[in-house]
Amino acid sequence: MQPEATTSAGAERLNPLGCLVKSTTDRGRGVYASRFIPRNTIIEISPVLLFSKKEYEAHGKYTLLDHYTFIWTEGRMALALGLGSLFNHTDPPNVSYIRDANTESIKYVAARDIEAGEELCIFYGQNLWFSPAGQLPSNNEADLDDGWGGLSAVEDNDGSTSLNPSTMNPYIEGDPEEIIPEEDLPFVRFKLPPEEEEPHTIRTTKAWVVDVADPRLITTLLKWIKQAGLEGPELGHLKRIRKHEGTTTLLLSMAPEPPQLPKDLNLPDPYLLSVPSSSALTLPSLNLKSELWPTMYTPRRKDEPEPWTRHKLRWAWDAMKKTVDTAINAQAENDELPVAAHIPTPYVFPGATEIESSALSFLASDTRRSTHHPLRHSSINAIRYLADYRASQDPRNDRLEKDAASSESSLGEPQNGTNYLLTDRTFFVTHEPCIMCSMALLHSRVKEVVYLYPMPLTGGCGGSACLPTLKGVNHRFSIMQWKLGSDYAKFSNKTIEIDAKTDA
Ligand SMILES: C[S@@+](CC[C@H](N)C(=O)[O-])C[C@H]1O[C@@H](n2cnc3c(N)ncnc32)[C@H](O)[C@@H]1O
Repeated sequence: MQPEATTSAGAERLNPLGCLVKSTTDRGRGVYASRFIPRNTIIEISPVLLFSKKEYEAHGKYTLLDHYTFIWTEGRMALALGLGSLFNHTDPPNVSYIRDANTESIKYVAARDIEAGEELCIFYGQNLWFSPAGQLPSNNEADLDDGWGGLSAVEDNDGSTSLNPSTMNPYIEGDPEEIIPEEDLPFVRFKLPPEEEEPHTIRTTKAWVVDVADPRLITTLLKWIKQAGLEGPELGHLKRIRKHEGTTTLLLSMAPEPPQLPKDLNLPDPYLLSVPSSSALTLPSLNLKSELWPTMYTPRRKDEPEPWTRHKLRWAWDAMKKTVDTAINAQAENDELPVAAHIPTPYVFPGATEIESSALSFLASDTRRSTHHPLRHSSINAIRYLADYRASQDPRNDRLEKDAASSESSLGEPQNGTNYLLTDRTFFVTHEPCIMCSMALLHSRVKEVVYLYPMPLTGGCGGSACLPTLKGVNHRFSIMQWKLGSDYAKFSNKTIEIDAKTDA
């Protein structure tokens, strides 16, 4: 039993996780949890100060720093800044640490669930230079230095060792650029049916056309169409001329009234005809639509499944883990439903240096209970956070206020497309989004949705309905379900399943 620790004055909540530094009677200062910390939570990322071997041998080892430095790479010694140097030793520890040579930092991660008030301790190794308080000193001759200055509890950034292999990112090890075969992916991709249109679903509209018996008049008529301003974009998905059973017909306009044709050409009266109201996305649709009127063919990019590298899976796993942890925390700390959504910073290839500065990540839990608001689902909350952030960054908001004050707006309407919130973004969510949330995702033009728990009774991504496959919707997104129960789905030892009838 360790003696009671006292909090240093002004040392409260020293990092974003609210860790405290307290003084103990037998081991100096230590780091303490001020609240429950679930396993695998990142507690602290400490940058390190590096000393060359020469510098350490000549000076460092004769100073107080010797209690704090540890072996880094290439014979250098490292001093962790931030809280990193204040974790005391224990065996077994409740905190593991991961050195990252690339960022010259060390990441401290909860090795198990940690209760509020517990001291956060790491494992220094077997060869201690002090008698550990509260534990018997090790007399075991076989307990040798591990050759790393006793850093055997460290996980290097290549993931070679880990205190907690079962819940660590399983994509850390191995060639980051290797493309993972479809059957080995940690999720199942939903195959959306091709966007073909059946005869009864083709939407049509009425357009004025005229039969032209003398094909030599066509050129004159095309010029006249231009001069008469009948080249509007509403007909851009259709061809102008149809040759059908020996008759040439010209498309004129969609105006309510028939156009006044040049009298000298002696043409018959125009008449209304049903024509497709949009271009054809697939070849079968093209054939069907062209039976009504020759239609433009605008195939979408072929829906080939995107290859996933190990590096990208590493990103996705971390993103899903963060989502799960948020759901667990929301329940543990605020008694919310354990549902969370996450819009991570978009994936970047290894070696890519620039991340779009506007592409921040957004994380939200369900807040229906605390706000007594039935629509505060986690997906809606996450989209709203992003939207609020966008709005706060948009200079037009300031200008609009000023313009409103001067009652003379110089601003036009926002360009079409500029308000899509999730273009090219991957959306992670613990539970399959309900129909309302799926529609919000669709309206936001999300690229793909990845969820962990299917909601067969309420889900809008394949559960009770599949929103992106509905007729008439103007955007499709990919859907992936993480393979529950697989080795790749061990994000936590806590379960976050919710009632199947609940909307997520
Ligand atoms: C990296 S520092 C940890 C922070 C230190 N307690 C302080 O107040 O600055 C390492 C030193 O803490 C003390 N220490 C760490 N763990 C200990 C333990 N289990 N028992 C006794 N002393 C410990 C030892 O003096 C050790 O040299």
